[in-house]
Amino acid sequence: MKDIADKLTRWIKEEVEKAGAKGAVVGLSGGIDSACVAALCKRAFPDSVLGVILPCYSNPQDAIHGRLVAETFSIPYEEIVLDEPFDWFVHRFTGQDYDVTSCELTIANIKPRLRMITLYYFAAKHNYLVVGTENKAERVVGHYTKYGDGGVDIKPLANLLKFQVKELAKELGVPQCIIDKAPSAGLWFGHCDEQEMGFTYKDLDRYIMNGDVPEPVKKAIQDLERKRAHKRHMPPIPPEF
Ligand SMILES: Nc1ncnc2c1ncn2[C@@H]1O[C@H](COP(=O)(O)OP(=O)(O)OC[C@H]2O[C@@H]([n+]3cccc(C(=O)O)c3)[C@H](O)[C@@H]2O)[C@@H](O)[C@H]1O
Ligand SMILES: Nc1ncnc2c1ncn2[C@@H]1O[C@H](COP(=O)(O)OP(=O)(O)OP(=O)(O)O)[C@@H](O)[C@H]1O
Repeated sequence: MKDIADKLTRWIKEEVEKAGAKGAVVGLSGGIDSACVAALCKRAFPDSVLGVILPCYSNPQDAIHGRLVAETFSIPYEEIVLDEPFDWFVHRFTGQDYDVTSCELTIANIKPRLRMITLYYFAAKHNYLVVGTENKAERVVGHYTKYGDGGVDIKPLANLLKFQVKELAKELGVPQCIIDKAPSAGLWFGHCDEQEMGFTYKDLDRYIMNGDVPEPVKKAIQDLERKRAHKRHMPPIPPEF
């Protein structure tokens, strides 16, 4: 994994410089993916990385872990609570207050989209790129919000399976409590990726590597892969008529 960490560090540096930018902005969710990306960005740009912690009706533990990542890797960070703008949208769209027990995606997906707006503000302010955290497992089944956490400039983890992200996290020195957490997009209270998807990351990794998973799991993965294929492409445009 040391080799991969070095290669990804160089790749980030090259991509950012190619874009004429000076550094990186990373949303710090307190999860393993953003912890790895933050650590890699710090290696690539020791003096020009910004972490941004953006709670939006989030579990307070997430911000604690986000700060832990920033402190572990000596990354300066901003913290902006998004509850208020989120409330505005929910009230305007539904005429009601936010129901914190709701897992309705039409509403929950507003959260990552508000984060995207915030990250792009800081990117433009500092001439940095927004560095995304999507890994290969999430990419295959589109487990991210289109133009939310999927709305980023570069995605250094996009070719790593979930188990490889774990190995990378160990190599980079990500705190163990973050490595051990259950993967969660944190879109609602108690949100658990594996529960929502209906299969485990272990099976998803195995499916991508060699297809060797039980038939019902394969079907569930392939259904999502098909349904969310649009997220892996640019928006279709018509030919010049
Ligand atoms: N065929 C098609 N061609 C072009 N566009 C198509 C389309 N079908 C839907 N769409 C568009 O896509 C939209 C649906 O996609 P989207 O808005 O993303 O929504 P959707 O995929 O329904 O939900 C987002 C998923 O990502 C998960 N997530 C979110 C954030 C972070 C993480 C994480 O773990 O890191 C995971 C979340 O738990 C949920 O399962 C539709 O409303 C429509 O606008
Ligand atoms: N509260 C938050 N503050 C800042 N950024 C966030 C927050 N929640 C999510 N994000 C951004 O959106 C990305 C996707 O969210 P998600 O929670 O799935 O990833 P993660 O927590 O890094 O890893 P995992 O999938 O292992 O939980 C994060 O990596 C991060 O960049």
